[in-house]
Amino acid sequence: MTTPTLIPYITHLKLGQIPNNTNHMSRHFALLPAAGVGARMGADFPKQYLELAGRPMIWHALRAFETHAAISRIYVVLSAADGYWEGYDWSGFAKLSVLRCGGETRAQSVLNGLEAIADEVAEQDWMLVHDAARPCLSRALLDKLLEAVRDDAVGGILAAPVADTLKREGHGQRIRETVPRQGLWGAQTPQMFRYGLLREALRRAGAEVTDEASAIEHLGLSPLLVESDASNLKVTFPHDLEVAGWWLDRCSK
Ligand SMILES: Nc1ccn([C@@H]2O[C@H](COP(=O)(O)OP(=O)(O)OP(=O)(O)O)[C@@H](O)[C@H]2O)c(=O)n1
Ligand SMILES: C[C@](O)(CO)[C@H](O)COP(=O)(O)O
Repeated sequence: MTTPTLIPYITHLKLGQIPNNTNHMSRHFALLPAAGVGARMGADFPKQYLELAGRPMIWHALRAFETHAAISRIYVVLSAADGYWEGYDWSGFAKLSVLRCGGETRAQSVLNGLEAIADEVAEQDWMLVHDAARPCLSRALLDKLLEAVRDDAVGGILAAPVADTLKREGHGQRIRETVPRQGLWGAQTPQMFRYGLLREALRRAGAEVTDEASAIEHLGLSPLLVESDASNLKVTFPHDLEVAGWWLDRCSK
């Protein structure tokens, strides 16, 4: 059911109007979907628990938000069947709340998490949704997103302009066509939207959208692209883990 106050809000946004009082003391919350199984990684257990620089991979993404003063709380969405989380010491994370409401898809996990915190977050508070599989999020990139989106009426995402020439596959893994890359960006996370708008967008979009911005776009809105870089990679395939380790080592120097 659409929150009545949201319909005029969305209409305003579509007209390019920024409703007033949207930035009064809005807090910032992180939500990390971490209920995946890591099938493409091919490990014996979910990739968010693979060791990276001496810690479970998810530790690094959580740390980026725990150490940032602008973030009020961190919600991590786990599978109800996750038997790994309890095996680690999370006592160093004062802001952390665990939500065992993961869904069949990433979008469902995020929406389940948003529904679960409805009594703790206000409609106009900012949600920063970040993949647990992006362990190298730097303070500089997080600051850049927070600053760029802070007064934005819609919200925005970290993303990187596509550098490679893109090919669409045809039959037998052969090239069917080249896809023009002008104006193409690779979406990353965090993706930063106001709680009420994001929850409504995901309720309407269904479980198959692959990022939060897609759901916002389905409302007819255009999130801001905030330029990121290759350091904010998503650990998806086995070789990505070594690359992530290199970035973490480089950034720790
Ligand atoms: N049902 C799901 C699927 C994914 N995720 C989370 O969404 C993030 C990005 O998803 P992805 O990289 O695809 O992780 P997996 O789904 O685990 O990987 P795969 O698709 O290879 O199984 C990850 O932190 C993952 O844990 C989630 O919370 N719930
Ligand atoms: C959200 C995301 O990281 C943006 O690129 C991506 O869509 C996640 O996709 P996945 O297949 O769930 O990893």
